[in-house]
Formats: sequence, C-alpha cells, structure tokens
Amino acid sequence: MSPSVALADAAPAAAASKALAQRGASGAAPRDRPATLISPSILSADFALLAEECDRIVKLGADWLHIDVMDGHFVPNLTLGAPVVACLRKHSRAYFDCHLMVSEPAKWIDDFAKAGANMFTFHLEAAADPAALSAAEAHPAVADVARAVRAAGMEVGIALKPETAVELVMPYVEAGLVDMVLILTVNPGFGGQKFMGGDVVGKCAPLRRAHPGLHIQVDGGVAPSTIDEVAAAGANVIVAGSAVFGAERPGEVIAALRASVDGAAAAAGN
Ligand SMILES: O=C(CO)[C@H](O)[C@H](O)COP(=O)(O)O
Ligand SMILES: [Co+2]
Repeated sequence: MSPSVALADAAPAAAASKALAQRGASGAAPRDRPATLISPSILSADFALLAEECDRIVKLGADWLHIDVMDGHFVPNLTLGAPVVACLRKHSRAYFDCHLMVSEPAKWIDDFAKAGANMFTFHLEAAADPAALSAAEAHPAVADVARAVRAAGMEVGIALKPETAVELVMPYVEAGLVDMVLILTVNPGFGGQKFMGGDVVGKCAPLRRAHPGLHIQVDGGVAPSTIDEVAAAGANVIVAGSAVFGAERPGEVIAALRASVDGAAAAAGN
C-alpha cells in the first residue's frame, strides 16, 4: 500500500464510527429530514488508482462513496464486483454506498456484506417482473430481497429507473423495509449522461412529503448546473460522478452541491 492510501486512517476511530452512525442508521426511519450527504460515484475515478482516489475525495468532503456495480446484463456495461469492494475496504473506513445494477440482486447480498458494503441498493425492476409490481401491495420477491439485505447487516436501498413510477416503491417504504430510495435521472449503465429533470427528478417530491425521514438519493447527471432542481425536489443524498471526478477542484463541487441541498431544505422549513 502506498502511504497516500491510508486516508481513512487519518480520522480517529471513535470519530469515524460516530460519523458512520449519524450517516447511516439502520432500523426505523427518523421523522426529521436526514442530513445532506454527498456520495461521489467512483465510476468516473481512475480505476487504476482507486484506493488513492477514494481517499482523496473523502478528504475533500465526500460523506459516502457511491460504487456502481454493473453486470453486463441488467445494463449494457460491466464495472466491478465484491472482490474490488473488499480490496477497497482494506484501505478505507468510508461509507460504501453500493448501487447494484444487476439482474439477480439476491445472488450478491452475502458477497457484498462480507466485502464491507454499507448500503446495498438494488433495482425494483430487477427483483421482480416489473409487470407484476403494484402500488397497492408489496411484491413478496422484492420484500424478501430487502429483508435479506438487512439480515446480512447492510442498509437497504431500492432504485427506480427513470420510467418506473414512484408509487411502485411506496409499499416497501411504508412497510419499513427500506432505508433509501434511489431516483435515477439517467438510464442506468454509464456515467456522464445528460440529467433528466422535470417529472423524473420530480418523483422525489411525493416521497419526501409522505416520508420526511427517508433517505432520498438522486443519481445521474447531477452537477452544479442541475443541483438546484434536485434539491428543490427534496433529495438529501446526492450522487455525482463526472462532475466531481472531472473537476479541477472537486472539493468546491462537493461544497456547492451541499450548499444547494442545505439551502433548499432550509427554505422548505426542515
Ligand atoms: O448509476 C450510475 C449510472 O448508471 C452512476 O452512478 C451515475 O451515472 C453517476 O455518474 P454521473 O454523475 O457522471 O452521471
Ligand atoms: Co449509481
């Protein structure tokens, strides 16, 4: 390991575990709006320098690290899997926010738990036949995946593609099975795509109204030029890949994203 990789070790263990507890509490969702969390996607990092890149971006103010897992089947791209997460865990105590764009999420739960993932976000469209999903009741296959993720010691995220109606995730949130809902504002598979605003990011608003304490993540095309619409919609967990890793001063981008979301929350009175 190069000396520059020992980034997470710069924080005292007690402070790091306190921060982790604040940033990702398991169990019942709080009633108050959760804190703003910036989760840069390492998809846009230099994969040959991944540990150093993770260290650098946490030191520059990132709260979580967003890890995009693609299987070449659910999406037309391949990225990385649990072995890479396990290697990163040896170098970092950061919160690993894993976004599983895979056809069979249940198959990977144990591997990611053992690798040190903190959040396991799976796609609603992958856990059950999308035609069998309903806003009126939870689909047993989706509920089973959510329960298995929590039983494995990770927090539970459910992701929605841009075309998936937000009503379809409500039964799982209402049943207390979900810690975070991820609203995708690009078609999954690639970084650097154009942000889908309007009705797509607008799916955050009814979720925030109905569930003030829920983590609501927006992922895809988020940048200083698009963050105000994301913030106004009610998201509190912000993913940005190319905007952060492609910036000359990534710390300034992280600060600008956070300021916009904090400002919108204050304006909304929470
Ligand atoms: O899940 C994703 C793509 O499927 C990525 O997290 C997302 O696209 C982040 O990259 P960028 O901010 O460059 O859009
Ligand atoms: Co993602």
